[in-house]
Amino acid sequence: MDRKTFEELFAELQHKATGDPATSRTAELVGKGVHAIGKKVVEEAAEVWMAAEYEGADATAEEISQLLYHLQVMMIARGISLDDVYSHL
Ligand SMILES: N=c1c2ncn([C@@H]3O[C@H](COP(=O)(O)OP(=O)(O)OP(=O)(O)O)[C@@H](O)[C@H]3O)c2ncn1[C@@H]1O[C@H](COP(=O)(O)O)[C@@H](O)[C@H]1O
Repeated sequence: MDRKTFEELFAELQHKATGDPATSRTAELVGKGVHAIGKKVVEEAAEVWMAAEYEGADATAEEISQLLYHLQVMMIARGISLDDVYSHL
């Protein structure tokens, strides 16, 4: 399995965002913009909720990973850094 931390994924996505939308989901989403990314954030958040209520821990963890991915894509689209977010934690 291709494991990575939250910080490692963010660094990878920053690089991918300026890549080819035909081969990078991240570049495709950033190109579509905040409105399209926002819809994915809401969709993935709902999937986390449903998985937590009706599915197992593994399925829920997978949905959470997809939510975290889309939140990072939103951060990159809006030029928000990890430190910008961490400063509020
Ligand atoms: N971690 C992720 C990741 N999590 C979720 N997703 C995307 O989110 C989708 C999951 O959402 P859905 O279940 O709604 O899938 P879907 O219905 O096909 O999505 P839609 O096309 O309908 O929006 C997946 O199919 C991926 O496209 C991710 N896409 C990429 N990454 C990682 O991001 C990095 C860069 O990826 P690329 O930009 O594609 O190179 C790599 O390390 C990837 O592993």
